[in-house]
Amino acid sequence: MSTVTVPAAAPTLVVRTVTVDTDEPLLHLLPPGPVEQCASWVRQGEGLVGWGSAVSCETRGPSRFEDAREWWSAVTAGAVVRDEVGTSGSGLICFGSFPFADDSTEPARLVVPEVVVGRRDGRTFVTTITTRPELTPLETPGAAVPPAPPLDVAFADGALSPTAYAGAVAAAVGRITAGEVDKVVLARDLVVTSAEPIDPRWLLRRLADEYDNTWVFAVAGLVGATPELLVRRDQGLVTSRVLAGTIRRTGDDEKDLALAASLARSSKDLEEHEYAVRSVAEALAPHCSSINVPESPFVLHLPNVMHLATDVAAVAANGATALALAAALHPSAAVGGTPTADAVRIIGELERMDRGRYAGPVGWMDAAGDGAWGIALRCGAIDLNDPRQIRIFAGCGIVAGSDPESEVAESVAKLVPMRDALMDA
Ligand SMILES: C=C(O[C@@H]1C=C(C(=O)O)C=C[C@H]1O)C(=O)O
Repeated sequence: MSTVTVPAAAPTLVVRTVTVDTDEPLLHLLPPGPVEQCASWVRQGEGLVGWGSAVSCETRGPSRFEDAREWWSAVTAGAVVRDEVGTSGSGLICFGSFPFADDSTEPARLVVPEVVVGRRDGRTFVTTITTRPELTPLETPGAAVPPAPPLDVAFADGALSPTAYAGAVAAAVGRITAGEVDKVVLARDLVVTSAEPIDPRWLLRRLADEYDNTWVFAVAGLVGATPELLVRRDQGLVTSRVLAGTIRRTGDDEKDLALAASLARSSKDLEEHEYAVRSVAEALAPHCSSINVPESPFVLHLPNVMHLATDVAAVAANGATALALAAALHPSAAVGGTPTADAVRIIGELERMDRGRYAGPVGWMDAAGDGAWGIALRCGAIDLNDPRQIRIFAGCGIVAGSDPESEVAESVAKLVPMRDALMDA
């Protein structure tokens, strides 16, 4: 069953975007405030941050993407927008984050902030969104009070201990060998507690400092730095960055280069990667023209791991919006498996947890159908009822040749960004 929580009569939004003159890093503009009202989609200093909540929506179940579309089209239809900037991310936008599974107990959360600050090609703009009929005076946002680090941080196993996770990987390999599926992505979680409420702004700054090759995101308490772009639509142009196939970094540059070369030749990783790329190309095909899939992947270097990566490009057809494309692509083989439905069923049996919004689409969209949706990886979900707690996640693609111990080590490496971000600098 699906439930949509929208104000009975959605108020008319009055939206204004103007250029502003500030060099302050976007993430430094975010003021302190409720966890659920801190929003970010930032990469290499550009992107969008937002705070406050002009309107929001929660929806559950298999129809969550369709519900979100309906809600967004009602919100945008009734808005009065004066956009003096006219670039990607200016005007009326909303941030959003969707649970991985149809049967998750967690809702998808969409929020239109009261203030959005964006930066594109070095140009900064601010959008104010109000439900009041008169325009409020604009102030250039200034550097906010800096966040404090989490205090007395303690880590505990979530649903599966490392040993139990290794057992789940072995069980998955068994089911692959038995011919049930080709690939299944298995994840595990850690429950982290702090003595004080966790400030998402602390995590965002730490992640952005360390992982500039990623999209640093926050939506309603889900905070992380994902290297994987499910789909971006920019004036109808579609791109997707597909990752699958991973190797841990050693910290020794020379060794890492040799490892990168071996990753690009590893048949296990190339096979795993191929499943993921194919699932993306096939899901885009009905909604796009001129799909371009490079013949072989490149190696994406991150501070903790390296991935095989492929950037798929296409042109949106039939007015397919970024949200519609994300809905069509989710769950890709990078976070589900192959074939999708069987892999998702096995995930439900072996992981013993609700992924919540981990591995679901996270990002933003505008009124014209453009937007960017990443896959929520290398992230954690701050408990909105008790913000002293955060669940952090990592998963690994399992294929016939996977070794349980190596997958445990890979999951540990994938937890590093959030683990480090939770510690004092
Ligand atoms: C599932 C995760 O990562 C995914 C799995 C990968 C793999 O198994 O090689 C690589 C990148 C992501 O597509 C995660 O980080 O939690």
